Formats: sequence, C-alpha cells, structure tokens
Amino acid sequence: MPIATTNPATGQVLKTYDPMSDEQVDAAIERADLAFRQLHGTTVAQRGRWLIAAAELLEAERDETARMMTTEMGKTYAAAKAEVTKCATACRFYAANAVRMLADEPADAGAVKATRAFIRYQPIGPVLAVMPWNFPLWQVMRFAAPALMAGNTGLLKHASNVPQTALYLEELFRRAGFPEGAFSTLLVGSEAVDRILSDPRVRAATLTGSEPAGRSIAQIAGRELKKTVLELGGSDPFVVMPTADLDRAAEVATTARCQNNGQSCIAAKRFIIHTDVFDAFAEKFAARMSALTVGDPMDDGTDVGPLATDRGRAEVHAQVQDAADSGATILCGGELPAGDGWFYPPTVVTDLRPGMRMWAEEVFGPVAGLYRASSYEEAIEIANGTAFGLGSNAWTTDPAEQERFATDLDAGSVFINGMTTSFPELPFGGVKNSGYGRELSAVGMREFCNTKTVWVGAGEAGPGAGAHSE
Ligand SMILES: O=CCCCC(=O)O
Repeated sequence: MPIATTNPATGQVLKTYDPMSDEQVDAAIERADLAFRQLHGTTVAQRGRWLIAAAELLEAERDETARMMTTEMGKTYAAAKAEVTKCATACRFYAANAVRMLADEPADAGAVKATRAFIRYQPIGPVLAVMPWNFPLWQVMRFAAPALMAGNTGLLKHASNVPQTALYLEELFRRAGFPEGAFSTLLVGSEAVDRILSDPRVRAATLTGSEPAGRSIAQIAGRELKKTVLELGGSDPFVVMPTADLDRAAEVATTARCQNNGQSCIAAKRFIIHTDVFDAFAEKFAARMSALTVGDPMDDGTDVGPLATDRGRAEVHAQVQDAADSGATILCGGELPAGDGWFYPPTVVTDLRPGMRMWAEEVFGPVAGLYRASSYEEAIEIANGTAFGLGSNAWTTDPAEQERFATDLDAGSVFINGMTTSFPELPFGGVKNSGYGRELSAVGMREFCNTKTVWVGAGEAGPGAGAHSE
C-alpha cells in the first residue's frame, strides 16, 4: 500500500510520501535510544508538564486536526473532533496520575525476610508502536501518553493511509517540549517492521490491528525475545434479554454498530436477542439503522461517512453477499451505492448460520448480524462462540443476570446496559484471538515497565542469604 492521503469520500489521492530509507530509520532509532537516556534523567512531574502542553496544543488545534483525520480516513468531522478531545483528556489524565501509578509499591518485608522490600516501575526503552487508521490519533495516544510518562520513547509505524496524522503526532510531542527523538514517526511500509523490531535498541512493541498483523509481530518479537501488547480484531456480542429497555437498547445498538462508520474493533457486531423480544427489537433496530444519514463526513447532518478504503468496502460487501447468497435475510441496506467515495449503507442481516462468513468473521463496516437465542445459556453460547474476545455488551435489568453476564462473557470487557468504550481510567484489551496485554490505566502503563523487585536486607549471613531457598 503506498504511503498516501486518499480522501475516502471522493477516492482522490491528495498527497503521497516516499518511504524512509533504512538509514533514516536507523537514525530515528538512534535518536529514540538517546532520548530514552535523556528522559531517564527527568522527573515524572517534568514529563507531566510536557504532556499537559501536548493536551493544550490538541485543544487549540482541535478543528484543523479533526479535518485532517476526516480527509485521511473518512470518519465524520464530529467524531474526529471528539477524538482529538479524548486524546487531550488522556494526556491530562496521565499527567495527573502517573506519579501515583509509578510510585514504589511497598511489600511485606517481614514475610520475605528483608528489612525493606518493594516494587519499582522503571521504563524499558524505545517501544515500536504499529497502529491502525481507524482512530488515527487516539490509538497512538493511548500508547504514547502512558509510555512517555513512564519514561519510554516511542517509534510509530502508522497505517500507510494516515501519513499526515502520523507526522502531526511526532510534531505534537516535539512542540510540547519532549526531547528530540522521544517520539518519532517512521514513514515505512509493513515490510520494514521485522528489521526495526530486530534492532537491539528497540525493546518492545505494541500493535493494534488485524489478527494476521498481530501474529506476524508476535512471531518476530518471539524470535527476538521482546515483550508485545496486541490489540487485535473483535466481533463483539450485544445481548438483549427480555427485561431490557428495548428502545434504549435499539438506540445504543445503532450507535455501537455504526460508530466510526462501523470501523471499530469494539463496535458491537453480533446482536444476540432473546426470542421473547426478537421481533420487537429487530423492528426498532432496523428502523433506526435505515434512518441514519450516509454522506459527506464533513457535513454536520451526516451520521455515517465512507469506509476508509475501497478494499475494505469490497470486503464488507462480499461478506454481506455471501450471507445473502447462502439464505440469510437482509432487513435493510446491503446494496452497494453508485457514485464516488467508498460509502456503504447501514445494513442488518438475520437468519445467519454457521458456515456463512458473517458467522465467523469480523465485519469492519456498518453491518449488524442479528441472532436469536431462546435462553440465557444459548445467548452465552452464541456470544462466546467466536475466536474473538475483545469487548461485550449485555442488556438486562435483572441484577442476578447482570452478575452472570459479567462472569460468563469471555471477553476483555463487559458493559452492562451500555456500549463498549475505552476510558483512560480502565484497562483495555482482549482475550483469545483479540490479543493479549492491556492498554490504558495503571495496568497499561506498566506493560512497558520493568516491574523490578527490590529486596533490602541487613547484610548478615542468614535471613537474606537463605530467603530465596525456602
Ligand atoms: O479498533 C479499536 C477501537 C478502539 C476505540 C476506543 O478505544 O474507543
């Protein structure tokens, strides 16, 4: 894929970039390594001041930054503005909380025969971040803000269709005051990742992206014995039980499926509805999905903009057609629109069966699959019956059922009577083929820290010397 900005609303190529040479990449790695040593000599409070400066820049430049993102990947301007604001909030959150998150953690010295014992969180060095286009600012920020606060440096290999956003991020951190090299963008194709991650100066990698991309990074990192955090695809269930508020559930389901033009790993994708309320929910949901306005993402009245790439749209349509050809019912949408731009209508498909692509695959567009469950147990079986386990949603007002869903849904998060979303305060990540490790919160920040055990004895032969063998 060429490194270029192509407006998904028109299909027009607006700007192209030459990939960086190996020499340029090596120089950036060297700068990241030097900046790591420099950051080591700074306090958390100093790094917090730089991060607050980044937040201020984001807030001041919100509208033009949002316009750039909309032009590069098609999300609505309103959603892009919200994304910039969310990034600023995350910067402020980590600036305010990193001292607490990185503080030495005392342990029970007596229990380990020490005079003092504690855990110290220390940075590990330059981290490679391989990031996707769908939340081009946020996905990077949720890695960068905690990583920089911890004292790590970042090397960004962003998706090839968002080069302007990638370059903006490098500039943002430099203008905010972080040392040269603390955060660098590498304009390279994915074939360069093996060489970068194999460099001994690069200590770890984080990837948000597809399952194949995750496997590839994990393979390289395994060979090189480097830590990875992987946030991969999802096919999140959205279960609706008879006690749920159906109007509210249908409204949130529509947002949960069509947020970001349907292109979010944590979008609800499989709607598992109890038989008793299936018909009522299906009617309300299809009506809401059909009422969404698809069009120019810069227009305030648009709910759903174009998909980011022509290839992505072709894939979504092929999945819908495969279901229709195999006997599924299309309640709304499903037609490829004529004209320029990679638009796709909000679509609801039901009567899905095993063997259809939509049954097993993630659909990365505004397409919902509706499934019928005759009991709680069947709902759980369908919900957990995929290779993914990122987010999950369940709608019920029965407290006992809420408890059961919280335990039984096999996913990195469970949202009851709401939709999956990310917060700087809460860990974010998945299980099964949705990846491993966590981003955000103290848990995410510590993924790229050396969790160092410090044991201090009195120096006498005896307790300290013998402690390890007991
Ligand atoms: O594709 C992943 C989307 C994550 C969005 C979020 O963090 O809210």
